[in-house]
Amino acid sequence: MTTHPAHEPRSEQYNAKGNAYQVKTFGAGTGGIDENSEAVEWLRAVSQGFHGPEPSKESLEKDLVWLNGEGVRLRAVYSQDPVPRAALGDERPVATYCSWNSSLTLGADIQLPAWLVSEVTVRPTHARRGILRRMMTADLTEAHDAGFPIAALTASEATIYGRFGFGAGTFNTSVAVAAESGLKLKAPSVGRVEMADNQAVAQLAPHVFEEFHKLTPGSLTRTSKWWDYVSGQFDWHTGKADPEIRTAVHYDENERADGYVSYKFVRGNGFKGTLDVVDLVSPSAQVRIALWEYLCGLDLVTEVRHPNAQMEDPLMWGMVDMADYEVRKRYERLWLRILDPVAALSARPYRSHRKVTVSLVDSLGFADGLYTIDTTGDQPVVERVGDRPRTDDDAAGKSMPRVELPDGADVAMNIDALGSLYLGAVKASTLYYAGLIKVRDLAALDDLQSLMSTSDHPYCISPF
Ligand SMILES: CC(=O)SCCNC(=O)CCNC(=O)[C@H](O)C(C)(C)COP(=O)(O)OP(=O)(O)OC[C@H]1O[C@@H](n2cnc3c(N)ncnc32)[C@H](O)[C@@H]1OP(=O)(O)O
Repeated sequence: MTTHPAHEPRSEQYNAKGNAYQVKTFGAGTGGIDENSEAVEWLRAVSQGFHGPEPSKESLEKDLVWLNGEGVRLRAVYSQDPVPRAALGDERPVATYCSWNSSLTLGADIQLPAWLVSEVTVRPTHARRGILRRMMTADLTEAHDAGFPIAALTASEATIYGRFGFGAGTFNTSVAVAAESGLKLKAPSVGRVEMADNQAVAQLAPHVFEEFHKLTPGSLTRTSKWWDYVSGQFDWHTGKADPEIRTAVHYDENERADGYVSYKFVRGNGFKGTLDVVDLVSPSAQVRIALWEYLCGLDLVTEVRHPNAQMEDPLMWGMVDMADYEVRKRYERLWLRILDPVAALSARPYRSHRKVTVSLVDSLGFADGLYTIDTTGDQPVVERVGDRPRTDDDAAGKSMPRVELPDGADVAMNIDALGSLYLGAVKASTLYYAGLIKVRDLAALDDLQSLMSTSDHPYCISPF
């Protein structure tokens, strides 16, 4: 077995609330199941933590390939206390966590290195003993020390990650579009769509996605496991191929493939049913509309549902009857954690010329301090200009200390609020009205709002 060069296996012992634990950090090697027993037990624990099935052999083998390929850093916590008869053995971690390197798109052809966190589980019998806090603090410290300006995750519950400095940074919607009589559009659609061969789409999809990723603010890179999944070659939940998935490809006027969709038909009573979109990808909103037109035009389809649609969807505005576009749910897709405000804020595009001094409160310390963002010149200049005065909450070690506006600052906020403003998912005034931003006066709020506003809503289509 060859371990990924990104990993030096590490291990430490500690006690929490009278229980003995061992924390290990390691990677998946190039070998298969027999050579990767720790990673295999880690994968089993993850599936158990999210109430998934026992992973099949094939699923474990495939997971080991992507864990190794992406250089995923695995963390596992093991109980060191005696195991009672019939309980899970001590080789099965009681907690899991992992992270890997990606990039986040901030604007057309502007990418920022991003540290992705996933597969966080703590066995309920070991919960609320600070295991998550310990793993998260160690991992974010590693990310910060390695120079990553931002970390990101997709959360199971919106209440967990604010205390670690993550703010909801992009939103998606789950939508249903009536399809009984096709999709009537106000403007003619572009190009043409053909039903496709799933295996060919598995080859094509990474290239189409790459174009989407290059141009779309909020996009993160995808791991290699996506392409088998979206083309029906392998479903990680069932551990086998999914023959119900169908695919179609969009072509421009030069026969160049510039978009694809994969979908499943869900039969109702009789022959009719609904279509569920699995993946719908193109860098062009017009091509995405053309793919919707194809789906809604399929015979026997009463409704097309997409769980990963964009917040302000051009499709709805392009429809003759926008009431046929129903938003069933709106949810936070990406949670963003700024680790280095100077690097993160220097990299993003700005549309207005302002200068604002921001006080950032960060209980983990990475981003805490006073910063100036100055876009009045040719290039944005972001500098750390000083420390933030300590408060009683800081002294008490609160994970979400109260935000105060110190002398010399125009605005003040917790670091999670900056994560929400970063890609323009929310206006600064909305967070101010929610009591999450303190301002010197309304002119300072207006400056912050102009500074952070973006031309498009961010759109991430790659949950992880
Ligand atoms: C990125 C992802 O992978 S998202 C998936 C998260 N995982 C899951 O939802 C699986 C089921 N749940 C679990 O495995 C666990 O309950 C976890 C991971 C959510 C929490 O793990 P624990 O070890 O119990 O958390 P820990 O004891 O370290 O608590 C850390 C802090 O989070 C808080 N917290 C923990 N769980 C929750 C929760 N579900 N909702 C709100 N707050 C929570 C604690 O109160 C504590 O706050 P404090 O430090 O400010 O006092």
